[in-house]
Amino acid sequence: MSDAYIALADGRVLEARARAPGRTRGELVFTTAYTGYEESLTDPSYAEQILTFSYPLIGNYGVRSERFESDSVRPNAAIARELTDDVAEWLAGEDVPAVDHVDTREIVTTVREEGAMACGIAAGPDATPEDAVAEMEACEPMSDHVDIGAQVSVTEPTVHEGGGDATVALLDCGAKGSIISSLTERGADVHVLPYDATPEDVADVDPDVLFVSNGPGDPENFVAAQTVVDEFAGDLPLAGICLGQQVITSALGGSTEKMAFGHRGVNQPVKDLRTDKVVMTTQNHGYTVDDTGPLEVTQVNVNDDTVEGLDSEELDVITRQYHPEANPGPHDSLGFFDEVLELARSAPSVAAD
Ligand SMILES: NC(=O)CC[C@H](N)C(=O)O
Repeated sequence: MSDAYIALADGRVLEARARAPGRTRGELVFTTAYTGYEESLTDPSYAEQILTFSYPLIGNYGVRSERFESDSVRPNAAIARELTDDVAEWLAGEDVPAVDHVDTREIVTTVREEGAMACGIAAGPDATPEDAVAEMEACEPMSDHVDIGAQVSVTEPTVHEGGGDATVALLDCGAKGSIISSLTERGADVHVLPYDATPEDVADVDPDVLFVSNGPGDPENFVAAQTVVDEFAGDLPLAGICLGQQVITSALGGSTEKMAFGHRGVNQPVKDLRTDKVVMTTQNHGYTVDDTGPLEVTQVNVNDDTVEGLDSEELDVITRQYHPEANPGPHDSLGFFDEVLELARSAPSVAAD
């Protein structure tokens, strides 16, 4: 007898083993990363999703809070072929349902063929298949989570000092901790502002660059962040990672669209169109830039040609769809933060202030 069930929107109900009990729902996605489960499970961009690990054994090097990207577990549930006791106890302690002993290859192939989909989980001694189906049926599309930023953002401005070489206003739409530390380690002071900060809040910081973070859900729902970008475009350098790239593009007149199943993993090849070099990157996104507006494409994904990097010399904009801060994943793109801070320190718009 199983004590956990996974209901998929295509009608299937999979049997599994409960590792952390509970009932929940979310958009079913998968990551192909083979390490970095602590970072992924604390990445705020996974809010309202159920994260399936395609790598079969998750938890084999323990759980250390030094590797967390935020202060709590962010996906609504986790699925793996085998979860160690360490991870199961961590997730149970955080009230995040987790299940294993399920054919994750079947889940990954289903999501690849049919796209990210609604999913319900029921795990624990009394769980029934009907419970999982009821959860799945109550699952809202990602774009209906219109205020998802409120789940993941700071509520008050906070400052991380890095030496004061540059001042960054970081719009926190669900920022990973290592984006902040990548900036402070390079000498910048980072003023983290709530996702719904106003242009006045940003002006109060008197920043050298406006940086829009990663974050969960549909970028078109981050209306306040788009307003702020629109207000400062041309006056202040703009930088963004992942959701940040999407928000900046939309605010400047471009657009985004939902992908079938997105990119989540640590070995996504990205080609820089100016140098012809390919680097391996960390990714976690389900939306992509469709129309780039006034921005120029500088980098593309080698697998599917989607936009990975944008810039505008005229507007002093530089963005990435992938995660240069890594955590988890390859460190090949950390130079992005040097480029951002160089732009912040040298932008004529700032020098003219
Ligand atoms: N990591 C992110 O910032 C993700 C951005 C956006 N929520 C997406 O899924 O595309």
